Amino acid sequence: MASSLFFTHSHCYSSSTSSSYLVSRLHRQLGVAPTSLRLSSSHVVNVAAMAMDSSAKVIDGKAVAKQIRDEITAEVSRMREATGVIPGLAVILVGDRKDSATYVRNKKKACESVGINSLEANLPEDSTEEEVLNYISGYNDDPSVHGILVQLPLPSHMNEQNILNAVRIEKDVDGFHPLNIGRLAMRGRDPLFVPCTPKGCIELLHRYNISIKGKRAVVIGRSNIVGMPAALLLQREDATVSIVHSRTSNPEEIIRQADIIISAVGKANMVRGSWIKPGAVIIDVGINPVDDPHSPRGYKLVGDVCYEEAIKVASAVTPVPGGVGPMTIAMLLQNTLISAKRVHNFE
Ligand SMILES: Nc1nc(=O)c2c([nH]1)NC[C@@H]1CN(c3ccc(C(=O)N[C@@H](CCC(=O)O)C(=O)O)cc3)C=[N+]21
Repeated sequence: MASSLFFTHSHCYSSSTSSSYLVSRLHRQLGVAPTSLRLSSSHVVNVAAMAMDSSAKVIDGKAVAKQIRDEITAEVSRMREATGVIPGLAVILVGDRKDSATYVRNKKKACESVGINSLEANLPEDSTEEEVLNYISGYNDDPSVHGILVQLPLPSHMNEQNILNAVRIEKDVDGFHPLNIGRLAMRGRDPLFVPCTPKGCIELLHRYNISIKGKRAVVIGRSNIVGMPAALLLQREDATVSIVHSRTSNPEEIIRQADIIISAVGKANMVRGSWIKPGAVIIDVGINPVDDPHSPRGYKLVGDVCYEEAIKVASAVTPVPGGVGPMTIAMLLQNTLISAKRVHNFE
C-alpha cells in the first residue's frame, strides 16, 4: 500500500530528481518553510480520496483550437469575398534560439491553415535595436499588415520595453502594449487586444461551460505576458482572484482554496495533487522540458502541474502538450482577424 502510494508520486518527479532535491528546489522557488512540504497525513488522505475519483475531464485544447481555426477560416474567406482584404500577420524573430524558431514556424503554418497572410523578418542575433525598430516601423506603415508580433525573448542587449512600445497599438495582436494592459485592468474600458495565452485560458473555460463568476481563482505566477493579464481577465469575468508567486508564504494553503487554478510559472510538476481542492479546474500554462530516455528527442514536455496526480483530484485539467499551447496560436489568429475587421469596418 505504502509503496503504491509512493509510486503515484514518483510519476511527477523527473527521472533524475530525487525527492529531497525537489523539496529543497520548491523551497527555494516558493519561499516556503520546508516543513510545509513534508508528506503529511492529510496528504495521504487526499491521495486516498483521489484514488476513488479519477473521473476528471481532460480539457482538449488541441481540439478546441482546431474548432476555432475552422471558425476563423470561414470568417477570413467571408471577409475576403466581401472586401477583397486578406488579414496579414508579421512576425519578427531576432536571433536563432531553437524554441523560438519552432514557435515562429508553427505560427506561420497556422496562418496558412486559415488563409491569413504571414510575413516574417528573421534578424541576426547581433542586430541593433535600431534595426528591429526599423522593421517595426515598416510594418506599422504597411496596410497589408494587421498584426505585428515580436517573438520573445529578445537578445539580452535589446531593450524589450522600447521595442514593444514601438508596435502600433492598432496592430498589437500580442496585447503587450502598456496601453492595452492598462485598459485591460480598468473597469468600463476595453483593450484593443487581449494577450493570446490568457485569452486562450479563458476561452477554454467558456467552451467547456465552466462558470467563472463568483468563483475563487488562483493564478500562480505574475509575468507580464501570462500571470498578470490572466488575473485581470479572471477578475473581469467576476472571479475572486489571488495571485501566488515566489514570495508568497504558504502558497499551498492559498492554492488549495481555488475553484480555478491557472498556473504559469515554468517549473515542471511543481503543483502537487495535495495542493488541489477536489473538483477544482486546472489550466496549466507551463511547457517544461524534462529528461525522458524513452523519447527519441531525449526529453518530453510537462506542465507546471503534476498531471497524474491532478487528474485524480480535479474535475477538469488541461494536458501538456495539447492544452493551452495550441490555444495561444488560435488566439493570435483570432486577434489578427479582429484587427483586420476593425480597420476595414467589417463586421
Ligand atoms: N511575442 C510572443 N508571443 C507569444 O505568444 C510567445 C512568445 N513571444 N514567445 C514564446 C511563447 C511561447 N508560446 C507558445 C505558443 C504555442 C505553443 C504550442 O502550440 N505548444 C504545443 C506544442 C508543444 C510542442 O510539442 O512543442 C502544445 O502545447 O501542445 C507553445 C508555446 C508563445 N509565446
